[in-house]
Amino acid sequence: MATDPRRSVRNLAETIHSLLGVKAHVTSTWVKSVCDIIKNLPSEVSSKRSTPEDSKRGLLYNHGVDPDPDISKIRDELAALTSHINQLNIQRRQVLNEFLDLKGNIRVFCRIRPMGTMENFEDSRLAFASDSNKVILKLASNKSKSYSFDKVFHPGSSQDEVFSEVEPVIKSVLDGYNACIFAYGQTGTGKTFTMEGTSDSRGVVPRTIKALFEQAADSNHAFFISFSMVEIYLGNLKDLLVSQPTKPTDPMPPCLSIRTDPKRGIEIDNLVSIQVNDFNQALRLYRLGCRYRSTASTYSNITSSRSHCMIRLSITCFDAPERQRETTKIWLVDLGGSERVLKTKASGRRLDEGKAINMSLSALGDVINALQRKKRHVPYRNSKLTQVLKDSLGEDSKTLMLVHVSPKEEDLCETLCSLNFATRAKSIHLGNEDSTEVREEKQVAMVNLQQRMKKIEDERLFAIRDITKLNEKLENLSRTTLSSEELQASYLLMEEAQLNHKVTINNIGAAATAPSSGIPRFMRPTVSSRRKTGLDHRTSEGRIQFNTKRRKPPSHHAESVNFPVKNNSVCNTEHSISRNSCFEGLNTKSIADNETEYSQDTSEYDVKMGFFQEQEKEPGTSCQSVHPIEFEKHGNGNTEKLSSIKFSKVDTWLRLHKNEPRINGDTHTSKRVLAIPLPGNKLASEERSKVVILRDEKRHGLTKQRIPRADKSGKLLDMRETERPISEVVIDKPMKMLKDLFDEELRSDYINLPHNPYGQIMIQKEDLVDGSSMEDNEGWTFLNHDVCYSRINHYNEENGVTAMSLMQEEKDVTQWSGTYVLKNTDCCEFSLVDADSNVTDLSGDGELSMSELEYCHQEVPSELDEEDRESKDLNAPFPPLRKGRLGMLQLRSQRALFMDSPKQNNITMAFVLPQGDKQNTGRYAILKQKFQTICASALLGLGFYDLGFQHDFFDSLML
Ligand SMILES: Nc1ncnc2c1ncn2[C@@H]1O[C@H](COP(=O)(O)OP(=O)(O)OP(=O)(O)O)[C@@H](O)[C@H]1O
Repeated sequence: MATDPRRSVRNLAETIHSLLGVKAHVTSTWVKSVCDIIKNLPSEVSSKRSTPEDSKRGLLYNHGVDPDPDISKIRDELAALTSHINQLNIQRRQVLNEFLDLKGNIRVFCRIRPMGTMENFEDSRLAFASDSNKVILKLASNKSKSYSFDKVFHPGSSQDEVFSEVEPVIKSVLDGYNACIFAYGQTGTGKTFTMEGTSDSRGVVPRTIKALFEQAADSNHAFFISFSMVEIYLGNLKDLLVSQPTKPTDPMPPCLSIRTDPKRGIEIDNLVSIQVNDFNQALRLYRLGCRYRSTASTYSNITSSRSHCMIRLSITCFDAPERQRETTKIWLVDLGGSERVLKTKASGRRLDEGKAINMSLSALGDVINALQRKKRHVPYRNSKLTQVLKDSLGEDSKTLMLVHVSPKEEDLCETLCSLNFATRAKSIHLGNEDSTEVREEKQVAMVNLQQRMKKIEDERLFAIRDITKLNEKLENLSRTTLSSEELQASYLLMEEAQLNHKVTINNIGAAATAPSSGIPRFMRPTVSSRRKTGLDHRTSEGRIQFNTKRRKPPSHHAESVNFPVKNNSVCNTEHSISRNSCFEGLNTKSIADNETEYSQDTSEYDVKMGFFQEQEKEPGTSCQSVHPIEFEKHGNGNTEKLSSIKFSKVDTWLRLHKNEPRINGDTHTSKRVLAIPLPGNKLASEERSKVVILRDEKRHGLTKQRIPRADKSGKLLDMRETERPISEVVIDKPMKMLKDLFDEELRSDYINLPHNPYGQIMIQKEDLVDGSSMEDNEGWTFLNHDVCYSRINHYNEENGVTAMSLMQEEKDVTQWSGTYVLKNTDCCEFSLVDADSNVTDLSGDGELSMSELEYCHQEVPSELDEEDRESKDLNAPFPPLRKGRLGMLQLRSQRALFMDSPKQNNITMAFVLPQGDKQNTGRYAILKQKFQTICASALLGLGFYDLGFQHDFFDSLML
């Protein structure tokens, strides 16, 4: 702060202006700086005022007393006007809410779809809008039915017109009400068009987000907006901001469950909710979510939504005690289209989807019906849709239903159903049970409220005009009487008067009692900033005291949950549906009808990283400069920077997936295919033969870990004490593992270096016979990852070590077997036991140090990449292997073989151990396809079919 009083005052306006510019980022600093300025101001001014020059000019300033009575009077008037405007703002809000309440908690609009270019216009005589409130439905040549709604949009209505009706609800959300806007109607009638729109004409969702930001910016409160997107597909909640599995190895996203939070109302556990600082950020998330929506081509619509898509915007404001709630939300819902199965000719999955949509729409109808009849029990719990919308459909919220109808005659039945449904919903607020008198009274009351609103608006305009005039007057007076420094001070007062015209009466009251009430209103710290800076721990009436520790800076606030699952009670029938049950239905379906577009082939990692990078790259899109998107968990309110959260959350995510029930999916490029639930312990009783013992060694920590060893008969020889639990290692480098997992499909068979083993499966095999192995020219042996095993015995050790024995039949009916213990480790050591030998430790004592691994790495010929291998003559004999050296290979198809392992993600590596020249004459002689055929046959022979694998699993192996 300036120490020289003259300079301080001279620069005051400039300083404050610049401070205002950065207010959003450095609120506490801003408050402190402004307080300092103000603290110094009176003494500076008074010291200046007491100068002899001032006395000569007759300017007798005595602690805030204006030298000119006119100026003093004007200032008083300005203060009174400012206060008046604040009161008018409050009144306007109250009247608007009363009006909306009278209009109804649910307002219903009807939109008639225009005829498509390919459609026969002869059919378009069915529904038409007679005026802005009525739809006439032609039932027969001389019979018609009329329905009235709050507004009817004819086929030529623009997206602008539709949105103009939606906009008032946004104001209510900022005022502290929950809201829900949903598009309802028959399939193919334009719900998605209305909600999503096109690039040329944006729909309700992008417009609402934009308006929300604009109105929040106009307000003098700080709002924090977070974005979430879910869909209800086949009765299950899916987070659309989390990618869906596209590979068998991808972790399945958890089923989301719904709970009731006493403070926040209905909450979805573990829903990704991302704070957005501007419209562009939210739009990018919205687009991302749209990519993951379940859509499919149907008889009625080539891009039919097969789910209910729900966007949630949560708005939090800490410094507006007059708001009903600290956090409000608005749901924007594109409901799945109601459809008649006979007409849509749906079968298979399409049929299931249609049924699920119809069922939840029916549940929605029941809820609306119960609300209409004011029943004591409203059956919210009958569907996920109504559970989620529970606190946005009731009395204390604003709901808009946009019912969509087709203009076609052939859709008469569906149109009638839709219009009847909408009329039923509309009657909640119009109150069919009300007598005509009551309705008339309501109409009168609404007209009165509209008049009052107009009056308030007029008064506000007058007051603002008066303030402008007074300011001009003050300016003129000041010019004649005040020095330039004083002029600046008076300008500031004017600004204050203008700025304050939106301040609420509650704030005024609070400010009057505040210690800094002598300072201009806009310079005072907000409730939120006081809390953050620890200046204020008081609570407003009836409000919960804020814990400054719990609070994070406003610009970093996000109100919801990050993606990891807190508890895995996915089988809770009341609140959630288990993953098994989620996909049970799917598993029984033929793959032929599996055409639903679930997601693009983008991993969660890719999506999140891509998005954040995009965020960082894009300049100037955020009104609050660069704010990394952050996540917060509900409840504890912990806020962490994205950089740290991102990793820790993915860590948790992986860990949780390891613990979840095993569901595996198969993938066909961009389409998700059937998920295959696997029985848990079916393989656990498999015969244990020889065991390769793995040792775990943390890559960086180099903590040596003792591992179990086994004898020939497969009995564990040694269960030496481990230095740390094996499970610790499993999650040691999750991000890397995840990344490699996603990258895995992109890579094919190449040597993986020991220092980079995450997410790769490497197997040590004792005997590699022709056709099942390949060697590099350094004598390393690599197992072709797509090689097939005629038999796999797979079982798990209690301590998390996964053991597996592999057997393969060859041309000469030679059978070999080897047993491996696979462990989820960053870096493994192992020894091998085979049928004919004792335990063979790689480094003599069964342990392998990191240095050895590094050494091995150096020995691995780097030029042996995929291309090299492809260019090799596959039939050429490989040079002999060097004994005792390590090689690695990456498994891809084999991963599928381990799908029944509860630690399938744990199977990360093993090493290929060359076993002498005799056995090291292997070559890559058998074609891939042959191996795959053998593999599939072998699996069939093993009875994997009985374990829950279906045809599609085997089909995928054959691909
Ligand atoms: N008002 C409109 N103006 C122009 N085209 C429209 C309009 N309404 C719908 N359409 C077009 O009609 C087709 C079907 O619309 P849309 O996919 O939005 O239907 P829907 O009700 O969402 O269907 P579903 O329930 O099957 O998802 C789209 O091609 C869309 O562009």
